[in-house]
Amino acid sequence: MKIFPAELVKAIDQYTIANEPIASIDLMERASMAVTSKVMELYPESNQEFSIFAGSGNNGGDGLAIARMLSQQGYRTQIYFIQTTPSTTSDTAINLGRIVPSENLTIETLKPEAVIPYVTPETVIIDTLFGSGVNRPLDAFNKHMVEYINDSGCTIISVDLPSGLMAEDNSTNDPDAIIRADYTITLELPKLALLLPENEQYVGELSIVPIGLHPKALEGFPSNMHFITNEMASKMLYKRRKFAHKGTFGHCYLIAGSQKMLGAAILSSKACMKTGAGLLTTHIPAGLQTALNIAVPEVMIDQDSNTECFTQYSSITNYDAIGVGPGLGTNTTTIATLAQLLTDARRMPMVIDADGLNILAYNKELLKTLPKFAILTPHPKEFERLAGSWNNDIEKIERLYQFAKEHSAYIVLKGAHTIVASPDGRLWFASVGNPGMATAGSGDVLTGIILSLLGQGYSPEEASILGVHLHGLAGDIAAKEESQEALIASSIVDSIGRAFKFLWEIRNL
Ligand SMILES: NC(=O)C1=CN([C@@H]2O[C@H](COP(=O)(O)OP(=O)(O)OC[C@H]3O[C@@H](n4cnc5c(N)ncnc54)[C@H](OP(=O)(O)O)[C@@H]3O)[C@@H](O)[C@H]2O)[C@@H](O)CC1
Ligand SMILES: Nc1ncnc2c1ncn2[C@@H]1O[C@H](COP(=O)(O)OP(=O)(O)O)[C@@H](O)[C@H]1O
Ligand SMILES: [K+]
Repeated sequence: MKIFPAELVKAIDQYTIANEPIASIDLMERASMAVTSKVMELYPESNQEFSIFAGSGNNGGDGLAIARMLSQQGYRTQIYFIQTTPSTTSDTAINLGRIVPSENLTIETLKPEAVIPYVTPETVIIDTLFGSGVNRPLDAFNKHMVEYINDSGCTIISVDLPSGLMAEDNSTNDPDAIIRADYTITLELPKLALLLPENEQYVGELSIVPIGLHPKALEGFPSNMHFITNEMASKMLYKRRKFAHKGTFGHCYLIAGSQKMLGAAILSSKACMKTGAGLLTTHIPAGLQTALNIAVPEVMIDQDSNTECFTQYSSITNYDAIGVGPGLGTNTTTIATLAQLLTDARRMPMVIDADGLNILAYNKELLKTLPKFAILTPHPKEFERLAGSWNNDIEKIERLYQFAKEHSAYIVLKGAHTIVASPDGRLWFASVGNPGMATAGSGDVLTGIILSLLGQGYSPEEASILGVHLHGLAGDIAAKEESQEALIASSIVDSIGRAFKFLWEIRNL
């Protein structure tokens, strides 16, 4: 699924109207029906009351149609139609004409000088003041309206976008002139701004509802930004051949753990095996082998001569992929050994995480020796150490593009909606995962998953995208079973199998 700028969303909308073909008013009706279904899923009890704030653009047209549909389903619905812009769009005017006031449905038009009516906190507000047509901070009256809605104490559902939020760059926006929604129900396509951490306060819980935009337009219109879907990830899966043997699925080499952080090596190793690697050798400091072997009996062990940290390694020629970093420490001998490894492994698939990244950040000359298409998996703080700070999320994305290009590397910037950046300027945003995964060791699990995929012959691009998706899916399955609170990194490992099964079911549909 691609992420398009607002102008292209409009063009796709027009293409659908011309080529399905469908009248634009009918497309609006279909979109409104999809949103209404989602709202009814959130509020199945028909004694819930709704107040719909509708602007005079097409987002407001959606709002009027949604109001009509909710009232027909038995919900008491009050419309406040805001007339600030001189012209009401034609589809919005048609929907205005379709409003027949009844016991369940009332409408009041508000002009700029109007006093905004009181809405009781039990009412759910549906925000359709503005959608993707906003290209500047809202004017004074609309800002006043937004502040009133934000202060109402009501649950707020925004349609398409929280009103006032621009679809991409909000660095010059007025933060007080944007709706702070509890839920955002967006139409068919995720918009960039909805996926950025700095907009969390406005977007709330995001859902995407299909409205039947034309598949040819969705496929044909260009974009370098993508949203990773189950379908996309499931298509990437390699089928295991009948006559395969363990050598077929790669021999991975994981360099992880130190005296104080053996757990990182255990979690990465387990995740690597559970993701399907044929063989895994894990390099750990001397003296820790029993603990590792008890935790993961499937793993082979390569011991360092040092009991504290990573100071040497055996020949790497037998391995298909290398993972380095989780729990490694940043001892000076470790730095020198990693520098040597990078030079030795120039042509090998590699994933670098955690202290591996910190070592690169504090010894930037090492970045020049990264193996081509190495995968780096920083969390935002680690990425900041590597690439410098940013003032807003749009700048952060710019930094990501540049860094991936400059170092011919895949960067997996972790967080909610983890972003994978490729060296040729494409980005993929994660669609799965949950805050329960913000727990110690969860990144180590991702490293193990990506290493395993690299070892099995997945390209760095596939390993990054599929790895992020499997990790997020496993986290969601674990959270559903045990709650987000009780989810620990081991729960993610335990759910990798079910994540695979889920993707195979989709693939075989
Ligand atoms: N894409 C799809 O597939 C489908 C999309 N649909 C829906 O259409 C929505 C987009 O509709 P839209 O283009 O009419 O834009 P919307 O945001 O409602 O209003 C724009 C109006 O606001 C005005 N305005 C702008 N900024 C302002 C400001 N700062 N302060 C004050 N005014 C400002 C602007 O004025 P102008 O900039 O022209 O001066 C214009 O008059 C989309 O989000 C979705 O809900 C569905 O119905 C069907 C399928
Ligand atoms: N709020 C969140 N929503 C979704 N995923 C999250 C969230 N917070 C963290 N994660 C995921 O959990 C992992 C955390 O990795 P990291 O910060 O390296 O943890 P650690 O160093 O403890 O292993 C990443 O894959 C990240 O995407
Ligand atoms: K809106």
